[in-house]
Amino acid sequence: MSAQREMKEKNPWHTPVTIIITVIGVIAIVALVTVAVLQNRPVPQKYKYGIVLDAGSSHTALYIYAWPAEKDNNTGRVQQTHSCKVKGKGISSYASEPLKAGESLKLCMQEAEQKVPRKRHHQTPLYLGATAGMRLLNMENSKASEKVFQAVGAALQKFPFSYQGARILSGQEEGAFGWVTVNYLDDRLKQGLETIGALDLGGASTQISFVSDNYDGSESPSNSVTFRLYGNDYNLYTHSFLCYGKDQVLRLALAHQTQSGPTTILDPCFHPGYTETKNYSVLYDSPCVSDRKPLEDPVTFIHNGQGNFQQCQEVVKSVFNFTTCKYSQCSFNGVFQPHLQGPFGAFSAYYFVMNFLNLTDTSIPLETVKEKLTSYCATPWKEIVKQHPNVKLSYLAEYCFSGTYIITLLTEGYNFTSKSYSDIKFIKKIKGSDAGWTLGYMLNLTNMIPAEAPDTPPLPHAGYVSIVTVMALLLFILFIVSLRPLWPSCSKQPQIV
Ligand SMILES: O=P(O)(O)OP(=O)(O)OP(=O)(O)OC[C@H]1O[C@@H](n2cnc3c(O)ncnc32)[C@H](O)[C@@H]1O
Ligand SMILES: [Ca+2]
Repeated sequence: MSAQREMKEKNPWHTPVTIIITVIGVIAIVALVTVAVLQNRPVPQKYKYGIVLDAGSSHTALYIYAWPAEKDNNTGRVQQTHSCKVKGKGISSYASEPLKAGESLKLCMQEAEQKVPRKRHHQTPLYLGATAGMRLLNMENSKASEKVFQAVGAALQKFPFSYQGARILSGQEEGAFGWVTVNYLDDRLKQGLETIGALDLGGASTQISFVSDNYDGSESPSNSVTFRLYGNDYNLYTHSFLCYGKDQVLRLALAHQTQSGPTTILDPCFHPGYTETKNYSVLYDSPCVSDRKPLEDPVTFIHNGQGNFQQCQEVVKSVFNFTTCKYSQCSFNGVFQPHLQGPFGAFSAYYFVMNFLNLTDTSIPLETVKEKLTSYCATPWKEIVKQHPNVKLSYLAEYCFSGTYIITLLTEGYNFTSKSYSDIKFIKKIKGSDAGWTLGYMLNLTNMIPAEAPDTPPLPHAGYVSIVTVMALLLFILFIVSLRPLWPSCSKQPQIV
């Protein structure tokens, strides 16, 4: 018994100092690990919001974007959280009843009120950008376009958001912001990667934007936009062709076929068996074609389909002018275009149409695409309607024309070849956000893309905490090892008698 007591007394681990040091060490480690865990626990994220209304020629759409509140400057962080399609036509179609243009936006705006948390309403910027439909109305009747904007502005200001104004985007802005959107969403800007060109096909205009290595912007300055984003310089080529959206090109094509004011036309771009009576005054009621109206036309004409892709391509080609080019190279209508450099993302009507026609796969050879269009266009109208009972008839009637226009615009207009056609991707969304000019527009107006690359800490926070914890553990082990001379096995064993 006495020997046991003696052993207990002599065991250095049982001295108060070592016990206190051990306890403090354990507490320190528990504290460190707790801090590390707590620091890295996911905290509920706070978001900021922005709303953009895309007032296109054919319709208006509302987009809500959100991004983490404390990280305005980080790329790839702004995402579309909601979209709403405004019922009815584009705001430019309300020229004779402007108040209705404002009213038309109400439902989507109410939806936005629900989707953006109430607390954030007042600090949420709200923008409206109008494109080719309003550009045309402004050319035709600037007073009417002003009235539409007044009505739209008054309607939007009734909502609790931070209204930042409504205006017409220039074609250059529309093209450039579409390019920013797709490259931002694809994380190409911050990393300084090769960029994607943007092809946007609307109802009234179409845009092409891309970076070409051997293009410095000097040949045609009006087609050049320079950006400095995240420390990288970009020299973007962009052009917007007003009147070359698919609705206006359809007018141009019909105008071409009704030059002599006939009462009936046999249109190769519509299916055999398609027949509709159309009004001359409605067809020519657009600045894109108004100057071509036949002098002595009847009131109506009968629009009959014939369903012939090749002839349709000839009609579509007639809307392009290839005769003059004062630059080293042009696309069409005497517009400069540098050498194409892919890849390209093609969105809006490019996607709607090619998706309907099952032609979004660009590894399908161009020749095969043309064969498919040939057989699609030749399909009788009755059969087409039977095969697609749920598709809007106005869309359905035009897919043959639109598909033909898309292929002709890309190959004859922009000079895509059988080879470079496969550089195009028909896209609707990138990582959940719609491809279009709206996101780029908002990023620009909220200064969310810095010119210079933001400084990043050498280590992420979690890495920092982990390293501190591991180092503390190592120090503690070292400390224990340094007490080795005091360990029981190292001290002299008491003899038990
Ligand atoms: O850019 P602008 O020229 O102002 O026009 P927009 O913004 O209104 O044009 P969209 O991209 O919304 O649509 C382009 C065209 O595609 C048509 N469209 C929209 N959805 C479609 C669908 O599902 N199928 C076929 N066409 C569609 C629409 O009517 C237009 O003619
Ligand atoms: Ca558009």
